[in-house]
Amino acid sequence: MIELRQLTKRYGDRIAVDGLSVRIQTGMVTGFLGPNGSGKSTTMRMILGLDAPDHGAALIGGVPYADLSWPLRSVGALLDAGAFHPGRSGRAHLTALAASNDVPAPRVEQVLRIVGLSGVAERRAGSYSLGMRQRLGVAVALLGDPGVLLLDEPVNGLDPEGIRWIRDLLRGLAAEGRTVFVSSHLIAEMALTADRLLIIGQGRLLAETTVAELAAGHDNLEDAFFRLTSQTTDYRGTEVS
Ligand SMILES: Nc1ncnc2c1ncn2[C@@H]1O[C@H](COP(=O)(O)OP(=O)(O)OP(=O)(O)O)[C@@H](O)[C@H]1O
Repeated sequence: MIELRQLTKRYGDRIAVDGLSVRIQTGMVTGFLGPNGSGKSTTMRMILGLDAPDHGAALIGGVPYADLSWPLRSVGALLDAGAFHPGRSGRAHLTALAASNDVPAPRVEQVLRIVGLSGVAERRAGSYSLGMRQRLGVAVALLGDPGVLLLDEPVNGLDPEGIRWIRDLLRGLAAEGRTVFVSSHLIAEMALTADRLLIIGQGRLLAETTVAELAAGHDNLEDAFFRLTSQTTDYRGTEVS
């Protein structure tokens, strides 16, 4: 389980995450939704100890990320799919990470199979398509067989087959009893993937809900989402007549 306690982050006079308190439960996919700039990535970075909160805490299984003995074996994360050495093969990248995190070597072949990259594992990762890079990023997240998975916009840039693959994978991982926390600004995609939704705007929690609860009383899910977040969007175009 992930617990956020009054999590707060400022950049200068701008508040990116504003007193976020919530529990992200095991055994389900929790969708983290909000408009651009609403604080999703900053929240995920704080959970992973990559940014320090100004106030409050983010705990994984009761402890901050920095206190985990083998982080990769507790939490798997996909933040930036391009974060690997372009000259190394996919297999070499995973093998190096496995060795430095005390993960048994055979796990590399397992995760390559799970993400469907076994056939291209010897190719330079720099030559991978966006979808293949995303799959390699997921392989890294799964390498330590962690109980908690964090994915920031994992379907960005993927084709429909890739999107369906990620969706089925996340649902399967949650069904195995893991905590799956996935951010998106696409309500329609989250409606197909997430059991629960956390919706934020300007760093604040706007709703902790389910797809059915959110949609109730509205013509469609998109309208419900826009109504909830409309006061918190920073940039909005004007209509063209
Ligand atoms: N390193 C930084 N320095 C200054 N401001 C930042 C920094 N990182 C984020 N911000 C600001 O904090 C706010 C939240 O940004 P964040 O990237 O967390 O939002 P997001 O919901 O992930 O957005 P998106 O959907 O566009 O990725 C924004 O106003 C952003 O400009």
